[in-house]
Amino acid sequence: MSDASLEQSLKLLREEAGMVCHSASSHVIIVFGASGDLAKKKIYPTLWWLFRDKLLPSNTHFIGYSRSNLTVDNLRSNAMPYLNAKDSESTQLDEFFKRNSYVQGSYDKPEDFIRLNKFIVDNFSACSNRLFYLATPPSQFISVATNLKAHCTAESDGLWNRLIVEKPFGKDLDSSEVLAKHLSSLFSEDQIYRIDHYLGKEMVQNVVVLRFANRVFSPLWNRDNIANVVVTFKENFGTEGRGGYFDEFGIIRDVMQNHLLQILCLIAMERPISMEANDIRDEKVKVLRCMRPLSLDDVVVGQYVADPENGKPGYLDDPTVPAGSITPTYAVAALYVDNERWQ
Ligand SMILES: NC(=O)C1=CN([C@@H]2O[C@H](COP(=O)(O)OP(=O)(O)OC[C@H]3O[C@@H](n4cnc5c(N)ncnc54)[C@H](OP(=O)(O)O)[C@@H]3O)[C@@H](O)[C@H]2O)C=CC1
Ligand SMILES: O=C1O[C@H](COP(=O)(O)O)[C@@H](O)[C@H](O)[C@H]1O
Repeated sequence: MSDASLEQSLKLLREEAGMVCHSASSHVIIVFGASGDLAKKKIYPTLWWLFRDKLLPSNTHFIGYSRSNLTVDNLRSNAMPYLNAKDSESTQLDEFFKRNSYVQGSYDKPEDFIRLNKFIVDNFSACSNRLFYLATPPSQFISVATNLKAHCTAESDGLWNRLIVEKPFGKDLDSSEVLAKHLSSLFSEDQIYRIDHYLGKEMVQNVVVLRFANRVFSPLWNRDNIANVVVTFKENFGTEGRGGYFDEFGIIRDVMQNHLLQILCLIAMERPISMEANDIRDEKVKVLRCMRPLSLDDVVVGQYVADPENGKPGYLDDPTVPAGSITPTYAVAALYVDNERWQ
């Protein structure tokens, strides 16, 4: 995209967001798990790009929160490799980090959330809209959400609170239902945002366009012309300190049950009645209901080991991974969609 058309697109986005951006209140974005992988690779870079492109309300501030003893400089250097900041943007980048603060605290002690609330009120006024981004392992969601609701939300009329949670939303049906019930007892549905970032990827969004806006592919997209579809997710790096989250979940819950199943659904589903979220969701659910229960004969799991030739450690060599863990870091599964299009 040329600089001119990029600027034109940003202008349109700014106009679309105008109502929010001209609001007189301040806005505070609080990132829980700010010390972690998601924060440094995705959240801080995204906040920086939004700030750089003037897509945030002018009076917006960012607070990182986690248990680690960190400073804003630490957050900056952790995120630096992922920010794609040009030399010419250094002044703006400094400006962005001046709007950042860091609060160290637990995910379960009320006094820490009371302290966080005081920090917000003292530094950015009680009249701040609040966006809470839970970039912690899901095991912390319930206690963080409970403490936020009790001690840290904006309560005046006209102010809003938003809660963003990341996948996996639970470990199984029971824990997912417990989590959903708990969150909805604290926040209304329009305050809760559940993120699957694969759905925001251009390539994934293009699947729908490729299938339904394309007269070449549309009639061919079925069992008569396609023997199978392979969805591959490969990473060329290891856990690298993420054992605290990853080991409890493993690769199936980390990416297959969410990102890859979403892609499978987009590939296999029928044309939705409209491109509205609920209509797309309904078609995805139909695909899932047509899938055969997964049999162990159709699954292979594994765990990566050290590669001494390249000096790369194995999963069990990561100090954040419990000794002797049998958590899978690799999995392959054959899934069957038993409907008229695919059976
Ligand atoms: N990494 C990524 O690219 C992506 C991750 N996600 C999701 O984001 C969430 C966090 O993942 P990620 O950032 O990779 O994980 P991390 O292991 O980096 O965890 C994030 C932070 O949470 C705290 N933490 C880690 N383990 C525990 C634990 N057992 N108990 C309490 N706190 C803990 C640590 O902060 P401290 O000790 O300082 O409090 C850590 O820095 C997960 O739900 C994941 O599915 C989603 C999309 C992409
Ligand atoms: O959700 C997750 O995704 C990342 C990979 O995301 P990508 O956009 O870089 O492909 C993965 O590393 C992480 O384990 C997982 O939680």
